[in-house]
Amino acid sequence: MTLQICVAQLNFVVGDLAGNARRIIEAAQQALAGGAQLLLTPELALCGYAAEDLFLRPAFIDACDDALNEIVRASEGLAGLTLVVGHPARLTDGSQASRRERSVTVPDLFNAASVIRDGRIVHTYAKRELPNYQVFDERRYFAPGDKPCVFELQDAGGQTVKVGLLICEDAWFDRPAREAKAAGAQMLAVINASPFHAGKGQERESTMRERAQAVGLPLVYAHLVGGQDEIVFEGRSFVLDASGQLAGRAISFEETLFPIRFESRGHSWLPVADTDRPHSAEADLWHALVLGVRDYVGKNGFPSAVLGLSGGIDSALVLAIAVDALGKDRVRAVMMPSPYTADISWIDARDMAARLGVCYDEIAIASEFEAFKGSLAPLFEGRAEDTTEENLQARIRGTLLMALSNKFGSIVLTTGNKSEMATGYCTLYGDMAGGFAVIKDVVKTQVFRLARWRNAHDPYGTGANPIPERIITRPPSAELRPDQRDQDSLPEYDVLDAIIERYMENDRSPAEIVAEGYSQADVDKVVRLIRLNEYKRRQAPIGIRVTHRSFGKDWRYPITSRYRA
Ligand SMILES: Nc1ncnc2c1ncn2[C@@H]1O[C@H](COP(=O)(O)OP(=O)(O)OC[C@H]2O[C@@H]([n+]3cccc(C(=O)O)c3)[C@H](O)[C@@H]2O)[C@@H](O)[C@H]1O
Ligand SMILES: Nc1ncnc2c1ncn2[C@@H]1O[C@H](COP(=O)(O)OP(=O)(O)OP(=O)(O)O)[C@@H](O)[C@H]1O
Ligand SMILES: NC(=O)CC[C@H](N)C(=O)O
Repeated sequence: MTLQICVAQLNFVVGDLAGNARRIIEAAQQALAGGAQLLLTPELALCGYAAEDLFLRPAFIDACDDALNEIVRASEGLAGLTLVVGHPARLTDGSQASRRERSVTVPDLFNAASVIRDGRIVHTYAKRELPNYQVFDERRYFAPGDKPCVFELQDAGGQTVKVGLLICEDAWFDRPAREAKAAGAQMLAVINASPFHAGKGQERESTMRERAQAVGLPLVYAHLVGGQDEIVFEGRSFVLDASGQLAGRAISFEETLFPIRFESRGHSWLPVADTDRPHSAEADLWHALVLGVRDYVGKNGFPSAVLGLSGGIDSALVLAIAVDALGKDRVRAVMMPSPYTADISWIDARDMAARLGVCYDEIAIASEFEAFKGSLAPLFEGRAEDTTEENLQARIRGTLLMALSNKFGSIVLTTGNKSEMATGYCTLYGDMAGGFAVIKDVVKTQVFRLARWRNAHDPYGTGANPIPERIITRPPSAELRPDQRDQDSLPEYDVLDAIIERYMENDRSPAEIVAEGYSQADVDKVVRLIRLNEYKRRQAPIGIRVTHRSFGKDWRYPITSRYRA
């Protein structure tokens, strides 16, 4: 006896209710044609994850209900197939009073999944464990469910199978799986929206292994793929057998309908599926950045992207990511030399643009720089040049890039890395001006590693070795004054990044970091810069989260604060 399950590892779009419903119906038709008895869609597939405060709008929930009804109607023509669809569901206790009359902080929704077949909803399960840490805010919108959900299916030979349904965070806790087993489940189906960060894939698989082992049941992990604002979902759905061993894994960072066959062994079920090998850490990171750019640009309707190409490593890396994400014909690079731009910066910028075949322009900014200084000269009389003039150059470039954005509809990709975002080594309304900050969660030492990795690999066939070697080997400089080096004002990048990782990502205290061997002076300087530059980060564009703590939704510090440690 065999049971066939199909995981719809698809890239849903937040708020595209009709489009998402259509994709679920198409996936169901394909799954049925392929012999499946069960189609699993990811968490909140119908409305997309994360719909955030759209969940507070009654009309949005009405529209979700309408889209769900479309799927229910379509299931009449899908005899033999059961669908599990993630969607928001209103509480059924009649407490649908207007939010204006009640406190808006009382959630009146469930994060739910409905089991649908033959034109009706057979069960609706409400997620029991609601994550409220890192990027998650589920308790703002949802009330927790309190019951397990076990539904029955017939396999190809008519044998009954009992499936315990869980939603993402449920499976990171013990109780929901145990109660599903106690209610008769013979396997667990977990539908998910679990954002990518470095190392998350392994963490997820090992947590699910513990879960499967704890209850002695096979577990299907059905996952989302795609970028949504700052978050990327990596796909990589999988299935474990009852001993927690991996029995199959879907491709990462791509859509797929992932088929899993379960063979009956008495009362238990043995999963069989193809297994895709996981990528290296650098490859994962690269794919996450590419998907993040592709989906942000694509889902927000930009025809193309533009960026300032300086001959330095950050803009070089962003250009390579953008070309992998969008193709060379949708990316434009602009070199904007100032009086401090070294010859090698021009040469390397031209070289890189030619290697990738992107549209490349040069706009000298010396005359604008002189004009600004001339206008300010009477007011600045008697004052020495300082960062004011450095920032003017960055702001002229920002203005030119935004003009190109306005004229051609291209989004400006900013190029600041996490080390710069941490320390404020960037200019407001200058190099921070733009729509999407591609590498804002990638520290500088990782920028170098990624550049080397990309030169050695060509994952999207856009050309090997796109970054001229000298861009990687020359000392980083903002080129905003003569002979400037980043290390004139910042500690060496390996020290800087280590302190950022400890203080910002892992909440270590300055004393603990010093105890690990970092100098008091370096730690004090970096911590002070991180604290002082909160105001800049609040004005920065969003960018792709690739660590377990980025300067985004999972970093909410006060700007006005007297706390110093
Ligand atoms: N708490 C607060 N709340 C709101 N606004 C606050 C503020 N504190 C200062 N400000 C404002 O911010 C201004 C200072 O910020 P901003 O104008 O950006 O300038 P600032 O941070 O003073 O200078 C930019 C620094 O970034 C370096 N840089 C620039 C460009 C590129 C790169 C690179 O290598 O990538 C490096 C540059 O060498 C310089 O050290 C102040 O004049 C004030 O108006
Ligand atoms: N000459 C230039 N032409 C075009 N864009 C520039 C130029 N100089 C700076 N920029 C833009 O401003 C960003 C900030 O770069 P800056 O040179 O100040 O230091 P950086 O952070 O080391 O970046 P990079 O490594 O790309 O040079 C660059 O990444 C680039 O997008
Ligand atoms: N959507 C969720 O419930 C996700 C929570 C979970 N721990 C994860 O990131 O995998």
